[in-house]
Amino acid sequence: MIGLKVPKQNADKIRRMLLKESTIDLDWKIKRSGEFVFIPLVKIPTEQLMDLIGEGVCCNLELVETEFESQRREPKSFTDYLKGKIDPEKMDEIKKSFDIIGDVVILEVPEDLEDERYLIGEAALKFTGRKAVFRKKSEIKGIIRTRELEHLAGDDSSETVHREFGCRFMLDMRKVYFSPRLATERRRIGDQVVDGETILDMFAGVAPFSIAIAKRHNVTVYAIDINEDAYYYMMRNVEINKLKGEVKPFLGDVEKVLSYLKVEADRIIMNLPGTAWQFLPQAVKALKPGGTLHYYEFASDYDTPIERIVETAYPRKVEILGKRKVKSKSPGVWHMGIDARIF
Ligand SMILES: C[S@@+](CC[C@H](N)C(=O)[O-])C[C@H]1O[C@@H](n2cnc3c(N)ncnc32)[C@H](O)[C@@H]1O
Repeated sequence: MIGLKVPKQNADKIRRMLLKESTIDLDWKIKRSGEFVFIPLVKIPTEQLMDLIGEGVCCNLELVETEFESQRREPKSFTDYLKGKIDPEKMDEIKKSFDIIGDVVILEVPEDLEDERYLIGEAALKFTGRKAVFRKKSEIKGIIRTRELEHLAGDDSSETVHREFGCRFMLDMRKVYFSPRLATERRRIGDQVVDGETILDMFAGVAPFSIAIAKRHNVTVYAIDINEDAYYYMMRNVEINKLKGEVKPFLGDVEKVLSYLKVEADRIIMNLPGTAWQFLPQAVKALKPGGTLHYYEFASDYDTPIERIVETAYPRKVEILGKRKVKSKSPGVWHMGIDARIF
């Protein structure tokens, strides 16, 4: 590349003059060799500039073709990729947290950055090195708990394989519910399981709880979901994971499936936090005496979900084994998790 060869003693002064005229290529390092310094250039200095340097500093200048060492700085953060492309005042509004599900990135774009959404998508694609970037276009809604996604960058495919603690979950984020933020919760439930249990995963989705448990324990899990796509991926996930136990997928409304399945479970998982309470009578019925219920509800306190369990189980006795805020839903409202033993 083109550089300016200048005597060592004048190099600093010349560098400053070139810098002022935006003539130095800052991606490359200035190099020294003997009595000379070589300055990398983005363009040939104008005759006026050369004259100015020649008259004011020194006339011993030479344009040369030479190699320089790169000093290109890789962007360190997501917003670094957007510097110079987005109004600096808006930079703070960009949400820097996003979900990565396998090869798919899902992020939020604030309303007043609407016009910059594709730039943000491209930046997220480069920053994460994933294959596709989507933006949340709606809340999670409906019976099957999915959200609308808008494609921003990379491949327009939302099917992927997500890896979590040695498990692989194949899924399509447009067609099924899945949250990588529940990984710790799945681990926590798995820690409580012992070999030989019969488990009912009432709202199984693509079966991440079921698979995570059967991967580690010799158990039988009945996994039910009403969403046909979730059922399809549930079956694929049973195929692609090497399991110690067995996961049996069922398609349909949990109440209907349980009416013919007649499970007697040691443990039941109810991860449908908006409406799981409606299915508590079926869960209590299917749970063996002394069995454990993992119940989830959107709530702002622990009392509401605990009271529901106690009232539904009555006259059976309930022991609360654990309660926790699994993740935030909205200000003051949490995706609560309650572990209850029902005698
Ligand atoms: C919040 S998602 C949880 C999925 C999965 N357990 C997970 O953690 O990824 C709730 C799931 O319940 C399913 N669902 C909703 N109503 C149902 C019903 N009446 N019977 C069976 N499944 C149902 C939805 O299709 C959805 O996949």
